[in-house]
Amino acid sequence: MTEFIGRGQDLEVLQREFDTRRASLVILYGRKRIGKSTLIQQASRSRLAIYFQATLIDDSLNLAALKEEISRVLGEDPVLEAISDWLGVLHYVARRAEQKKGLILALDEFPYLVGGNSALPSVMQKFWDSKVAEGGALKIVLCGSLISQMEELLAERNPLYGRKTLAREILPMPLREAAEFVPQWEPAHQIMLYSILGGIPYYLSLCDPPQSLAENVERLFLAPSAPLQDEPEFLLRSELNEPRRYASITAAIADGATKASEIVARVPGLKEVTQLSPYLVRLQQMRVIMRERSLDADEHARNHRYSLQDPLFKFWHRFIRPNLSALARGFGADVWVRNIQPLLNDYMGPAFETIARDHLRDHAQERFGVPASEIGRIWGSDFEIDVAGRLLDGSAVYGECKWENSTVGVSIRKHLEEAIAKIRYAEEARAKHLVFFARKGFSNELQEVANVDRGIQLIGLDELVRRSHPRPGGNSTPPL
Ligand SMILES: Nc1ncnc2c1ncn2[C@@H]1O[C@H](COP(=O)(O)OP(=O)(O)OP(=O)(O)O)[C@@H](O)[C@H]1O
Repeated sequence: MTEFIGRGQDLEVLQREFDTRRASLVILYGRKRIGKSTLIQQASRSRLAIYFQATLIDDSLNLAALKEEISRVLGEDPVLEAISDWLGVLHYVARRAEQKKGLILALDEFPYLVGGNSALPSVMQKFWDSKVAEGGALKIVLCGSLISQMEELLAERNPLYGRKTLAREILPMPLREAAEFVPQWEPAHQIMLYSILGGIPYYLSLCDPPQSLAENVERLFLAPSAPLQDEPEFLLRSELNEPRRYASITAAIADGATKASEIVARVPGLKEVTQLSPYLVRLQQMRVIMRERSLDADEHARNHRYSLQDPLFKFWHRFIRPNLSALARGFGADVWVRNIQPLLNDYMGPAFETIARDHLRDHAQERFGVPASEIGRIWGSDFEIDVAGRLLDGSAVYGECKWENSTVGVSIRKHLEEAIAKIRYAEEARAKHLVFFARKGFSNELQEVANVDRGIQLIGLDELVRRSHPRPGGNSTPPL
């Protein structure tokens, strides 16, 4: 098993909750493979914990399996064996938690349990309101990947509304944590891997660091029966009721439809934008797609555009979907050489911009001494600013990113200043920071300019993936 990586903040929040003296009802959710179970297990290490993973079987079978797990952790007990309902089991666990002076009960895939027994949220409410757990020894964690159903649990109409003591969505890992799955790789390859798999720990854990990026891509996507060859379709099928409709919508967006009207025109069976809206909302909830507005535009302007957000979906639609027939016939190696490798730098351009924006969102404090209030981009009819935003002190940030094979010179600054002159955004800002991101670093001339001008920051790849401890074995990335 891979060693546990990252998740510092999530762990801290959970452990703080487990340390409180009151009873806890934690709702933890996040898309499939995001690492919820691993996180709960890590957070409850060195504590007494019952971790139960529900499945799609009948309610009575899930309850029986939970009782078995309780017996395994707490020891066999005829009292437990005689209990045949959820409320009884919850009361039993609460009593044992008091005796043991602390116990975590984690019910993973809670929506499966509710699917088999729709009364379960009311049972939990009844249990909670009976104040049996008030002593604070019992910590209940309800966990699930069906995000819509977990959010439903928190909704006002649901019996559990207002009872939770903590609700937390588990998000994809940031680049710096993801890079730790392939610690000996050079930063460019770590960033490329992140732009292909995203921050989903399960996908990252499938990587074999001694192998090259190409070998990993071939094994994960291109070989016959490769584990991620159908992953986006699998995800849609496992989370949603109309996977075909969702798949058509993501395909339309991947193929360049950015406005709702353009998407409707490409998806069979849809006629009106209003019909499309619920699907778009759900896909945004799952962070498969995102809706963006140029920061310069009026908030109510109708110039939003949709794009794929999830890196795996982006990579799959760009390189796997068009080649599925060749892959099925065993031509994975040829697909890599002819159809993927020559286009990877082109793919990385926008992916690198996303990484730059994420970096400023997460690390503005460390760079500028003040957090960011908004980071996005600005576009007009004849220009685009890759990175733009404001910091909490009212200053403005603008940036440009270059995933090119050569160092970046002073002309990049002129180019960015020309674009800034065309916009109205943050005209009143007191200060302006310019930030440049480059794969191959910066010319001496630009470095000298940045040494003198404190309003300019140059960021190389090493800084983006910088980790707290050095890479074991130094730079020993296998060739691409
Ligand atoms: N923090 C982590 N560090 C290292 N590996 C991790 C981490 N989190 C998850 N993984 C890897 O990802 C795999 C999937 O994680 P996990 O089963 O926890 O996800 P999940 O969100 O519960 O998934 P699902 O909803 O599909 O059941 C784990 O088996 C583990 O290999």
